[in-house]
Amino acid sequence: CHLGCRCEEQSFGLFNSFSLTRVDCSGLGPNIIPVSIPVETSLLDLSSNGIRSIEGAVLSGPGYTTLSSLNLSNNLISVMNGSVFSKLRYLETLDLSWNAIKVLVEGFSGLPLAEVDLSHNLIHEIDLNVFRVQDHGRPFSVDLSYNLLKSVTRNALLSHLFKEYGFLIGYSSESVSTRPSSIASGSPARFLIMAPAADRQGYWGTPTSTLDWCEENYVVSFYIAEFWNTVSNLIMIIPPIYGALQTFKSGLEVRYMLSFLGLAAVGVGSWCFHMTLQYEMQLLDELPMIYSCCVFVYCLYECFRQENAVNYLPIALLLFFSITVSVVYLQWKEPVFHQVMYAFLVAFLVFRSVFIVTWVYPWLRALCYTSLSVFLLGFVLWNIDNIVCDTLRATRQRLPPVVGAVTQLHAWWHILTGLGSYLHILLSLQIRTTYLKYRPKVKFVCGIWPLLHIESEKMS
Ligand SMILES: CCCCCCCC/C=C\CCCCCCCC(=O)N[C@@H](CO)[C@H](O)/C=C/CCCCCCCCCCCCC
Ligand SMILES: [Ca+2]
Ligand SMILES: [Zn+2]
Repeated sequence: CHLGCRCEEQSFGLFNSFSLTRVDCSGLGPNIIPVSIPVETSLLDLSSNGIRSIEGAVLSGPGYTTLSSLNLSNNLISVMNGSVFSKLRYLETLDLSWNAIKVLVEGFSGLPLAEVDLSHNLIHEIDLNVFRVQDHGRPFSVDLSYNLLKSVTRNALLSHLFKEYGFLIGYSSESVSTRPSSIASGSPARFLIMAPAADRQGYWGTPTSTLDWCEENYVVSFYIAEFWNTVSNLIMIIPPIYGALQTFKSGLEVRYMLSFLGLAAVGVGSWCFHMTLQYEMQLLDELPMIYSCCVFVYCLYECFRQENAVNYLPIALLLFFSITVSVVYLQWKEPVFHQVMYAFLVAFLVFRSVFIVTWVYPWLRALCYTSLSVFLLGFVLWNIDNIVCDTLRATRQRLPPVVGAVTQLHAWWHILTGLGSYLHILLSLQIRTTYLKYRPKVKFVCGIWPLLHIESEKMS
């Protein structure tokens, strides 16, 4: 028996005339291969070894010709070439689950396989020839659950397999006991087990929104479609309400109270949208983003004017902009249109605030650049969430639920843009109150949360 492995011989038949060996070489590290195994080995366990690849004639030698079961699960294999199994002429069960397989090159042609477990890998595409195994008259089952097969690929794959090879399709959530009964009825059946879609059905029904973010729907709660994307809105709701009350109490201009309330309204709309994924709620999230940003633009544009003066031209222009964007967006339900319009407003705020802290109040630079960097970091995460959603979803499958929640990057976007926007209102308020000769000061509640404190005495 190979050093470190555990070999167990079992005898069968009259006078124990027939023996088969089980070889357990799991948990020994990647240098375990190539491993020599006794002749007449029936089962070889190479799981949990950190093996990165299997190449060439590693799986050959006297013991391999009789092997009927090979376990390669829990390794780090990324590319799998089916031809490495070509010497295993009696291989019936092959476990390749929990690896990092992205591509399957060549199939297992000619092998008498009955069961191949390819679940929990990173397969996004599959060559149909993989399934051309030896027709031995017994059922053949392939488990492809928890991979990255896109629904388009998945559907094409299913219909093709069904037509060409008569595969029966099962889902990994179905109980294993349902398999034999489906098989029993006809001629040799082939089985393909696919992952259930990551999204589930829930209380608010099928999503009607034009956007459905990366977070898996109805996984945490039956009543909340995207749980983490929903609760993360609290940061956009509670602190701004407090800010609005404080602005009111300090007798500051109404536009700053409207800024805080606008941010809170976005938070409430966004809560409703992510909870339901319904189109009407999406509008409740996205349109207030435009309106509240217009209020921010007005505040920053008008920050060097007389107290309580109202300038109707910018108000009219911003109203015209808001109404046009709303009307166009209601007709042309293109999310990119909304995003570009919103980005225009944010760009104005960025340039104007950088201009003010560069040329007028340089001591406010720290607050300005903190707000800007927090907001932009949120934007970076928002993009990553959209671009590598498949990988994030696959990663979450491998992590415990609460740790997985940290990878909900759209929720981080809420937290960071919520904080960035809040800091922006504080900056805007501080610019304004400094200009009006109040004595503004940013204070930290419990040493963490920033608030603007206005002293009652005005400077002379
Ligand atoms: C100096 C710092 C500027 C800070 C500007 C703050 C402006 C804040 C205005 C309103 C608050 C909104 C807070 C964001 C809420 C997000 C809610 C949400 O997730 N909504 C989505 C639906 O769930 C919605 O579909 C998402 C839209 C995302 C649009 C992304 C566009 C980002 C554009 C950023 C461009 C930066 C440009 C910088 C140029 C120098
Ligand atoms: Ca989703
Ligand atoms: Zn959102």
